[in-house]
Amino acid sequence: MEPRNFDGDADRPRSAGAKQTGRVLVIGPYLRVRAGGADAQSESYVLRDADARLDEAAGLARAIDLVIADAIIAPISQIRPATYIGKGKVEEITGLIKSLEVDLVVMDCALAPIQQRNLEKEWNAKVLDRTGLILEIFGRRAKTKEGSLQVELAHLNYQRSRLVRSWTHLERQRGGFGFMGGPGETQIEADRRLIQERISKLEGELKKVQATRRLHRAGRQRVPYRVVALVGYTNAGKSTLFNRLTRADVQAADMLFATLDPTLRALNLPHGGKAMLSDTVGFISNLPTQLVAAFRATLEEVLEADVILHVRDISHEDAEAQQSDVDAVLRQLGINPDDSGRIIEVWNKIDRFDAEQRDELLNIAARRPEDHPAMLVSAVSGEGIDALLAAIEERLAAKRTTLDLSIDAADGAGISWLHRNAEVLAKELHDGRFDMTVRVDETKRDIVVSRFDAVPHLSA
Ligand SMILES: Nc1nc2c(ncn2[C@@H]2O[C@H](COP(=O)(O)OP(=O)(O)OP(=O)(O)O)[C@@H](O)[C@H]2O)c(=O)[nH]1
Repeated sequence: MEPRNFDGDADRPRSAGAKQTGRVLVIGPYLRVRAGGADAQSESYVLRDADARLDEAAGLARAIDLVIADAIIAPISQIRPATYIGKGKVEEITGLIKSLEVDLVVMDCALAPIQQRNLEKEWNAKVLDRTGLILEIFGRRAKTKEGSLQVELAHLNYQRSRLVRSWTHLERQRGGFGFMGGPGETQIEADRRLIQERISKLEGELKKVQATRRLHRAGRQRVPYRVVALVGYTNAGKSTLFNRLTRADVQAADMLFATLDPTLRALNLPHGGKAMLSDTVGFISNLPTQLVAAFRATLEEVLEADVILHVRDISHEDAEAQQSDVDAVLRQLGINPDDSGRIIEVWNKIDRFDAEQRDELLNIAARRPEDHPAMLVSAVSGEGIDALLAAIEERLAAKRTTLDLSIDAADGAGISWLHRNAEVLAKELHDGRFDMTVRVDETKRDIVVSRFDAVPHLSA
């Protein structure tokens, strides 16, 4: 066991308003991995050293205002079926739990239900595994009705699978000892039925909420807004960039998962065009597949986005591993992370580098293929934001047509239609007529051509 003094969090005053829900001991029961080995979790985990993994787990615990009494790494060489970690470690931790007076233990791994129960019994404390912790975080961060419903549904599905698995386990054990039935059986069945009823009810409610959402989206599609979506590892700076780009006062907190549900705002492009910018849930490593599935609908804006900004905290020591985690989640959602026509990499937090390091970063960025640029920005200082907006505009323009037309200056209705439905790139008054250059979606091209006799724009 390697105790680590975890930045004195237990004694530090928490930020005003933060609710203290309990003292927690965070345990990283990490398998000793030989080079090239895998610890049965996600591959990228092998890239991370145990300290960084433990820090991340502690960060997740802090995200729901838990007071971290201590965080320790418990290296293991094999997973024990009964308690995940070995007997000696279980006992050592029992002592630690008593001396630290904690009532919750976070195990940064996926525990089988029986392991969770055995540990809770041994330690006389509640035990949360990684999925349980993530579900707690999602639950607290859900802002919309849809988000809350999805979290509750994911939670119930998680519980149901645990009941089913533990039930199978008990049955096998009983069979082995020659017992039939026994106490607990009816309770489990009753629990399962209750959970199933609640799941069906929630699914019904969710369908209704999603239908409303689809209506809203259909409404938005009638205006020529394209969607730009922000994705990125949790804490990469998405909300801060979202605010910077839209100048909206949306909550940005130094917390994981400050945003769960997509938030949409208008994004003003340099030449007067508009797009919708959507902020999404922060991705994290090892996001259980069942959760990705549960949040697919919440991530619909990302699926449909014309341009996806992949925001990266380039100052983070795990920046590379975080990138592969985000790419993996994108793939799970059916998005090709190498689609350079759609994805722009945004290297955020460059204000954290000195001049020399920035030059080095610029060099690395300059060596990237031309169609795969990286935009260097600081969402906090605003540096690089104009260039980023120009890159977004250019990427969106690639999917649009530019047309020239001439319109009577007295045709107020026609001019206002053009302003609503097209991006007006140039407008000059000549002899009572406006000569205009406009950019429109492919879907609007034919209307503009027939209504205004527009012709394809000939660039100089
Ligand atoms: N120095 C520096 N800090 C930044 C920058 N952008 C964001 N931050 C900080 O990084 C932390 C996380 O920022 P958020 O915008 O909440 O991150 P997020 O990606 O939305 O996080 P989730 O909601 O958890 O996914 C906050 O403390 C921000 O102030 C930046 O450009 N420079």
